[in-house]
Amino acid sequence: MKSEINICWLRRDLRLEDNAALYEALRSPFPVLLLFIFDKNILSKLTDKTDARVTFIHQTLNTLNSRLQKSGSSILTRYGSPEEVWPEILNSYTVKSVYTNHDYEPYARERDDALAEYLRSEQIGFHTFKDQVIFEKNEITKADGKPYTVFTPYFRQWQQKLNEFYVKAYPIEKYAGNFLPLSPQEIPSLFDMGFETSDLDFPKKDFSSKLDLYEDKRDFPAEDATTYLGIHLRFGTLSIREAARAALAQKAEKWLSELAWRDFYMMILWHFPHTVSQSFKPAYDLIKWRNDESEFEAWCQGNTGYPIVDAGMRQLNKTGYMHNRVRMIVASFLTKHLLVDWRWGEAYFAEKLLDYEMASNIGGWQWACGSGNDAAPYFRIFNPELQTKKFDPEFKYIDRWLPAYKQQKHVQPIVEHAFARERVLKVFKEALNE
Ligand SMILES: Cc1cc2nc3c(=O)[nH]c(=O)nc-3n(C[C@H](O)[C@H](O)[C@H](O)COP(=O)(O)OP(=O)(O)OC[C@H]3O[C@@H](n4cnc5c(N)ncnc54)[C@H](O)[C@@H]3O)c2cc1C
Repeated sequence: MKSEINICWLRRDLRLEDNAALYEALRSPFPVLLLFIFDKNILSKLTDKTDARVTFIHQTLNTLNSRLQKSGSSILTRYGSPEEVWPEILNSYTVKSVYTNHDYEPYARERDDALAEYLRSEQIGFHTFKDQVIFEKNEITKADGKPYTVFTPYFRQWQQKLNEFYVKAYPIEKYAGNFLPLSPQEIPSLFDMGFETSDLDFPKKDFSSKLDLYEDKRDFPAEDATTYLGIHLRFGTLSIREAARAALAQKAEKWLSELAWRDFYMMILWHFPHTVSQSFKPAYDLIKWRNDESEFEAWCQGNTGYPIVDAGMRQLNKTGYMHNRVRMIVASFLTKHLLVDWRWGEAYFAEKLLDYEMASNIGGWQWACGSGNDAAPYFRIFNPELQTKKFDPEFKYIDRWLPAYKQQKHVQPIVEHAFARERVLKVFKEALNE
């Protein structure tokens, strides 16, 4: 008879420390098999075959596998759609229960609902846990139980509720003896899955030295003053509780509030999944976007003639990262100066950002164009020149990413600021009936 086991299914929690589902699985009476599925439903949509995020996941799994092999276990990795892979797994093992962490994106919710039903029909337990946020879904609500849609009062409650309990690490080490003994398992190669290794550099996980000066310097893109943790929080190579513990220990309140923005947007996506494709404020879907393809292309390539915008887009294209202040400027420029639908920009960021996170990306884009939660009012239009004077006064960031500007070899602006400002005000006013 095959021995009875539990499975812990890793998705965006790729770590062996402080992981809620893994802890609960290991504490159970059955040995635990770790599973990761390279999901064809997701991978088939990626058009860039050198997508760095796939390389990042692949490298991380190899590291986890080597660590597990040292203690006689291994990670089982499959390439396929979950609907194909799960029946195959259940054929090969006698599974008592499946453990996994909550995922709040619409596709993930559907996938997990379908799996729950399938496992139920096979009389197999399915246990899910909060892991990727400090507070999820309905933990921070208004007095009437409805979700907050504005950040400031949400954050007030988030901060009040936060205590040691919510940031405590799950002590997995205590139960590490309960991994299923398993011969070394191979991880499918990137090539087998139709991908190639990316040559992008991935940010390191060291961040504590950044927290002291974060509040003062975070808005200046030439300073190396933010933590670059996005990718690690996205794929769970760092626990959000570890990040929050560091923020509390160092009294880095501003940085902590950025982690709360992340929770906020995940909560919004959970309650308002239609915001993936529709504006949070419905009137914004009446805007008559110009959607000029050649101007969009100029924006993508960093050829708008606005140096701060073009430097940002070049940083993104080259490194998979863009500074937050510049994300706000380029998003405002695309939606307001060029009147291109926020969904176009959102999709471009989704393709390029190493730290792409559906909830925060949609939240950020809708904020910038005015259609979202707690958004800047539509008549507040970032002036790229004034933003540069304030946040890159010595043109250090621009020189780094757009050297052609200093050499006076950069293109001329594709639209004049004052003209674009009047135009967007008129178009938005008409749509919003104001
Ligand atoms: C148009 C637009 C699109 C964005 N798209 C994404 C995205 O796809 N993925 C993403 O993680 N962030 C996104 N952001 C938010 C923010 O720009 C990035 O989180 C931040 O720049 C990442 O750099 P960092 O890791 O050095 O951040 P730090 O400033 O060091 O912050 C630490 C962490 O806090 C979280 N965080 C910080 N700011 C925000 C914020 N405003 N909203 C939500 N979470 C935040 C992130 O997880 C970040 O890694 C977007 C912002 C805008 C304006």
